[in-house]
Amino acid sequence: MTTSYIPGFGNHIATEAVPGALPIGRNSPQRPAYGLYAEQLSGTAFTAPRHENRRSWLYRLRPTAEHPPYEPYEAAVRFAAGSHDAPLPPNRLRWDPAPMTPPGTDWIDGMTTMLVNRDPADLEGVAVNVYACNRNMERVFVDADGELVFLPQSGRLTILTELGRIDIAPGQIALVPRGVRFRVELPDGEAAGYVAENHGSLFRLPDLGPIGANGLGNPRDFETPVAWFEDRDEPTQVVQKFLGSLWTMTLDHSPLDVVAWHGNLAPWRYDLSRFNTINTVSFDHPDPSIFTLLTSPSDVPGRANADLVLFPPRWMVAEDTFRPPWFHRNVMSEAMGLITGAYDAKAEGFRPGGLSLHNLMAGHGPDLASWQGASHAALNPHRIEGTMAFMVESCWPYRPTAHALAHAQLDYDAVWKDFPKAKLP
Ligand SMILES: O=C(O)Cc1cc(O)ccc1O
Ligand SMILES: [Fe+2]
Repeated sequence: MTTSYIPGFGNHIATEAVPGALPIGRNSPQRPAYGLYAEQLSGTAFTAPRHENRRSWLYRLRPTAEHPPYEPYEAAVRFAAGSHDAPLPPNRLRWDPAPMTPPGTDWIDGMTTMLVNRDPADLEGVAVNVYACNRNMERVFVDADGELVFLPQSGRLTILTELGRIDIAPGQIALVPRGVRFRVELPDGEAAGYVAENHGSLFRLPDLGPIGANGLGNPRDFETPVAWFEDRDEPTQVVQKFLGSLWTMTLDHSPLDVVAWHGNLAPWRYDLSRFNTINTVSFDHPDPSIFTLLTSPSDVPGRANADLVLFPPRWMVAEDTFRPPWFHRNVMSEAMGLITGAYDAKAEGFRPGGLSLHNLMAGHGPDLASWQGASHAALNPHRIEGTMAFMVESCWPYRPTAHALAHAQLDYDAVWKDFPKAKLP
């Protein structure tokens, strides 16, 4: 089945899967068409400034309110696992790609939470998860703790949400808003990748400042699916993440039953190859904020709760410049993943599907081999090909989960060993 998408970021959209399902001129008529139930889903406070206000109106076969109590969900022990509370060493950490999970693992049970900052109840912070799964979900998931950004690394995903169906492959990403129920299917039979969970203010396109009105992620390249629903009166398990733990209950129908909706809170997908990468054409390596696709601002101006930053294929032309990322210590904390290829600051050890953490003030930058190579490379125009790394940069230091701490590479520090000492005249 192919899906139609509507282009644009944060636009007000009106879409109906059955003609006449969407009320005209009002949100909540006394009797919506066909006996549908009107329901508002808000992504911001009712009173948020108009340009930030996000909500949608859903017209569904049954009201979401009709459900039995939730009970603890005991499986998926690595998903939503709380962070490690003991004092956290200030070490740099890196992880190999997670191994494929046992047969019969769906996306929920295949999720592993690696890094978390802030309590989801603070409505701040971000978590970085990895997933490895090999079975279509037969149940649905809903995250009350934040919006989810899917970054597939291998295997396509079909994300069937209350508001429409999204198909993505590695190289594309998708966002499902907080509170939107969905099911993940695996057209290739198995899949692995990353999911960033944003507890804070909604991801938006960054201001472009002197770049001007165009560039980086352009709004029309974000695609929102049209209304789609299933009319299925069969027991359907719902798993919910709420305040950092998992809960479940079973409905007697599929909750993916939204026949029509309108509003500006909706899932979308984006093809990373559409990113209009901007960089120096003179000298020096710009701060990586130049590569920001999406930002979730914090309450401090200019300091992101979370930035989603891309490192796409691009030309390197800087003159008399050390071209890869420089050595640095950062007040922001940096989680990085690799979708494909190699990353220009790490010669080896950072593999597609792997993850790294350079927390608040951790000294990091090029490893020895990358530093040696780039310090002596001929500075011809050079195209970095076939790569896609990303960073989830946050003003809140990350705490790895106990699982993540137990599975980090053993000697990551060694990549910065044996740099020759500078020689003074
Ligand atoms: O540490 C990293 O590799 C991420 C990063 C990339 C870059 O180009 C500049 C700074 C930075 O933190
Ligand atoms: Fe960095």
